[in-house]
Order: sequence, then structure tokens, then C-alpha cells
Amino acid sequence: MPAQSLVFDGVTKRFGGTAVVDDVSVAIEGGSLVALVGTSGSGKSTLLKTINRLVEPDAGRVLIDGSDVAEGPAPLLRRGIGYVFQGIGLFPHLTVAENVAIGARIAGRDADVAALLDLVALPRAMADRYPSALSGGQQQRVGIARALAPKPGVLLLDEAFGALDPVTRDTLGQEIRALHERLGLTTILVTHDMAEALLLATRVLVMQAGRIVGDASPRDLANGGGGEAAQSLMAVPRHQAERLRALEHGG
Ligand SMILES: Nc1ncnc2c1ncn2[C@@H]1O[C@H](COP(=O)(O)OP(=O)(O)OP(=O)(O)O)[C@@H](O)[C@H]1O
Repeated sequence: MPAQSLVFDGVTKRFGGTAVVDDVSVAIEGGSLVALVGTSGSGKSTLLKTINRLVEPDAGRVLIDGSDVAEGPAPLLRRGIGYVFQGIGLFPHLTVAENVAIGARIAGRDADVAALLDLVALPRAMADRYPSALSGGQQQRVGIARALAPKPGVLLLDEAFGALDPVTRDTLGQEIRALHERLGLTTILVTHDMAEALLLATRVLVMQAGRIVGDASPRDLANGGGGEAAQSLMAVPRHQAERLRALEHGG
């Protein structure tokens, strides 16, 4: 099955009179790995949640493969959309295997837990452990396995690696990219971290005050493109790279 396209068509969401997402229109090709970046409060999570209807827009539509997500029951929609967020919310009284299979079980189906653990590089022997006996990175892998269990076409990651140490974060990021490619997903990744966006995504959208103010490839961004807001976010990774280079040269 070809990867699913995603369209935001004039999407607006207001909270208390403020447009937190303000008339966003953008088309995302199936198979893209899009990073949504921007300063805190710019509306990234709110926009992301209009895809799986955790947020219902006040105006506009979201289309997956041309179908309006507002049509039909939200639980059915969510079965086709993997969702991973920071502090993944595993059920503490369920084992790893039960956590991974919960979505499928609610839908009246079985999940191939062993295959899913393999997919996210967790030893099968962990299936019977409880979340409290796992590291943060391992818990996040369980969350990813759970999100992938219903074989979604779209994967949403909301600061999914936020609470992890940089090495685990980097490893999981690379693994998500590999899974994205292998499973033919359309993936949207919300992140504060411009370096992460540049290294993982095929396209970077920059949000500011509810609007998309930058839309560029990582290569364009690295070469100074994407507009002013994007370049101000580029300052951090650029500065870090310069300082590392200076260290290498004994500075
Ligand atoms: N349910 C809500 N009720 C009222 N205001 C909300 C609600 N959800 C979000 N907001 C406000 O909307 C704005 C955008 O929030 P959002 O979480 O989308 O931003 P963000 O870019 O993802 O931020 P961060 O990077 O800090 O997570 C913020 O000012 C937030 O306080």
C-alpha cells in the first residue's frame, strides 16, 4: 500500500480567543518524515493533535489520503495513526507484552508481541516485565511498539524522545527513521531540537504563533534557507558545531 498523504486545509484552533493554530494549510506527501519545530507555545502539539482528533479544529479540515479525519468515529481513525508522546503513559500494572497488545486487544485482535519487540530492538525476555523495571529508553521503545501494533499508516511523535539522555535519544531517532522507511509510514515529529529535526527529517516545518513560517529541506536549512524564523532556530546547532570545531583545533 502506498504511504498515506496528509493535508492541513485552513486549520484553525482557538483557546480563549487566541488562535493557537492559525489558518494552517500544508500538504504532506505520503512517505515524508516531517519535523515540526518552533519555540515553546508556537502551536506544534496542537496542530499535531488535530490529525488524530485529540484536538478538534474550529475551522478547516485535516485529510488523510483525501479523507476528512472528522468523518467517522475517532477511535477507528486512531487505530490507523500511531501516537507516541513524552512520558509515554504505559499502564504500570500491565506487563510489557500486555502494554504492547492493549490497542489490538481493545479492537478484538491479537498482536504479534514478539515481532513488535524485535522491531523496536527490545529483548523478547522483557515481555513479562512491568514498566517500572525498564529504563526510560526501554519504556519509550515499548511505547513505540504499542503505537506500531495496529500497523498504522501515519506515525505521530510528540517530543517522544524528550526525557531521554542524548545517546539514547540519538539511537532511538535513527531507529525511528529506519522504521519509518521500512514500514512505509508518513511520520510527523514534533521537536524542540533543530539538530534532531535536521538529522532525521526529510522536510522541516517551522511554526511561530500558530502559523507555518518556514518550510524547507534540511539541506536548504543548512545552507541558510527556510526564512528568518528557521535560521534563528538554526543558530543553536550552528553555534554548537562551531564550538566543537574550535575545540578540535585546540581553541
Ligand atoms: N487545552 C488547552 N486549553 C487552553 N490553552 C491551550 C490548550 N492546549 C494548548 N494551549 C495553549 O496553546 C498554545 C500552544 O500550545 P502547544 O502545546 O500547541 O505548543 P507547542 O508549540 O507544542 O509548545 P511546547 O513546545 O512547549 O510543547 C500554548 O500557549 C498553550 O498554553
